[in-house]
Amino acid sequence: ARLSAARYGKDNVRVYKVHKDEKTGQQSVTEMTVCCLLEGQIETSYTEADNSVVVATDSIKNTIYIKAKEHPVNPPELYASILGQHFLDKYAHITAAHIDVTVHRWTRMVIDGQPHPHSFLRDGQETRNVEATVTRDGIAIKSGIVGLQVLKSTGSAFHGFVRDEFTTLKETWDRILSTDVDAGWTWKKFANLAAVQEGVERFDAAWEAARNITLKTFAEDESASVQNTMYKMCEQILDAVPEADKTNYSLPNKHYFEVDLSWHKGLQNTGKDAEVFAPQSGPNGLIKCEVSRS
Ligand SMILES: O=c1[nH]c(=O)c2nn[nH]c2[nH]1
Repeated sequence: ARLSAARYGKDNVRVYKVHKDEKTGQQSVTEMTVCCLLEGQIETSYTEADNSVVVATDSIKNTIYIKAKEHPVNPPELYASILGQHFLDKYAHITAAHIDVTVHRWTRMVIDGQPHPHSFLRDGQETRNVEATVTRDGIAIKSGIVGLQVLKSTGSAFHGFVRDEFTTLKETWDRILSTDVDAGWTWKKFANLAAVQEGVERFDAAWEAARNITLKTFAEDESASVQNTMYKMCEQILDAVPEADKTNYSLPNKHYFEVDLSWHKGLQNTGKDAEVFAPQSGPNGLIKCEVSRS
């Protein structure tokens, strides 16, 4: 037997950082969960119980907090790159750092029409995600949005699909569409940390654009299918983010089934009379795509 792949580190490292603006008294907060896994000449720790090559996962966890203190945690793409680069700079035998950052929402409260200086709310389980792979050959970054739960009560159709001896699904020109958005965009590889820092405002702008494109297209598209609607989102994101090589979506189709109540005093609740539905926990459709520049 031989070790064909190995990486190790600390997962589920929860980090909170507050920024206090002395002038305005306004405070801002960031909360994220970090996973940091290292690759390199670490085989002997697996094959020969040689711990001399192991940067302890506890030390990795400590480093996550230290770098969050010493450096900005926003945008997460920058923090992930700084954190990953540290391990290559510090440990010659480490050849790659895989950093995943999941940023949770703390949206500033608006109280009596005024943004509150230090109070926030968790308006959804949606997260902003970053996957960075830092090597001596450059920094590969994929950004994303995960868990953005959306629903439209009409404006979605699905018909014209294969009908054969396996088909029971009725065609529809008016259905509920609900999904949990998992969207990603992959940046052209950055040569080094300086290249990430140069034009760093691109990352927030891309996240903003991707989120707005997703919501607007979801809302306004007379959807012929999940497939076609998500493709329209991808095209627009590539147009809006010139430094992105490709974009990808993974959308569950979370079904809401009609409930036939006609057995009860002839109550009409199907087709155009459908108002009460049974939301389904599963099974769900799952539609994926990756769209690249032509
Ligand atoms: O949008 C949809 N795409 C599909 O592929 C599918 N299959 N069943 N319902 C569906 N809805």
